[in-house]
Amino acid sequence: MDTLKQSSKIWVSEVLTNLDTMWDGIESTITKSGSASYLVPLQQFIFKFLVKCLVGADPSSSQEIAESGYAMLDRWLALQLLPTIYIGALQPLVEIFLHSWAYPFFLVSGDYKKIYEFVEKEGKEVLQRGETEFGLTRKESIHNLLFVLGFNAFGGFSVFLPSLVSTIASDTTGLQAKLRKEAREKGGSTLSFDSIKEMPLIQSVVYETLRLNPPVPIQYGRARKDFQLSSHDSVFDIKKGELLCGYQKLVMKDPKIFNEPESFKPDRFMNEKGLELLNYLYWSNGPQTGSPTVSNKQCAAKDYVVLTAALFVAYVFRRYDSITGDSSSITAVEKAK
Ligand code: HEM
Repeated sequence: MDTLKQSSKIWVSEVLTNLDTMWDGIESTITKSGSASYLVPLQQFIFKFLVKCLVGADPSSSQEIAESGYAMLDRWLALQLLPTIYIGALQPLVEIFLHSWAYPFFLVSGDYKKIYEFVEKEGKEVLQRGETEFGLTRKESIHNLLFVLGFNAFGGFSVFLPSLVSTIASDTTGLQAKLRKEAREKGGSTLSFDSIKEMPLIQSVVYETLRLNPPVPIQYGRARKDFQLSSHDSVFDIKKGELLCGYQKLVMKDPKIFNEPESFKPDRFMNEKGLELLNYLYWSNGPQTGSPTVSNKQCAAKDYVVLTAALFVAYVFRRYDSITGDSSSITAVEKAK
């Protein structure tokens, strides 16, 4: 939370500068090849702005990190996530051969070491804060920072932003015209976190995407004490030490709470009634109306994630009249007239 707070001064400008680079690249690829796969440019964008914000370092101070830092994190993430990722084919072989053990660290230790050394060399200020303000050793600071950077932040955005781009780029219902109108008429001439507060439809689209495609859908927790857990119509006795699992995809499609829960409704979270539904939006491992604290395990960046995604959408519709694409490519962009 301290690192996020420190980075708040540069967060928006880093997001916007790196969005310029990303969309310049996508445009020139479309001109050359007719379409552009956006997954790599998106990950490069995410990596660059996060390293600047969380580590306080410029990835381009190391050519190798600038070019391949994102791919190093991908490999490190894949190794940790493979045992948990749903693979729909070849059961029970997947359970026996892929999901039954943790994979050895040596497979990615070379990548991890390179990023570790980069943070050690370039992230002096944040590491110093870890030592003086929080009593961490230098090693502890680096490992913790790498986990937040690579797993929480880079991992989370790498899953979430493609689903947001895909939802918007493939829309054929006229949503883009409404987003464009809001992005241009509201929020002042320069985009900031405050601009987003004036863009309720863009915020609602971000919330609705998180509702239907929660990037981290499963949470586990062990009961710290005996308690009763209530649903709409039952009460369960939970004993201290029992392992509980929450599955967000089920929770956020509760038909008693959400009207037509399976449909994407861009304006679902607008106006008084819609904003009440934020009490039931759980993508961050807690309600959107709650706050992360040291005792509740809710995503520390709960508000940053929503604001950054909204900023992304507002940026796109200030730059373009429309974008066309699917879950991996942008096939056309129409520049703002
Ligand atoms: C789209 C992006 C993100 C998503 C979907 C996401 C989602 C989540 C979820 C579901 C949890 C709870 C995990 C669990 O306990 O099982 C969590 C925890 C956490 N997230 Fe995020 N997150 C995102 C971005 C970020 C960013 C940018 C940061 C920080 C820079 C961050 C920092 C954290 C931290 C530190 C925790 C652990 C909180 C604790 O255990 O007390 N997250 N996140």
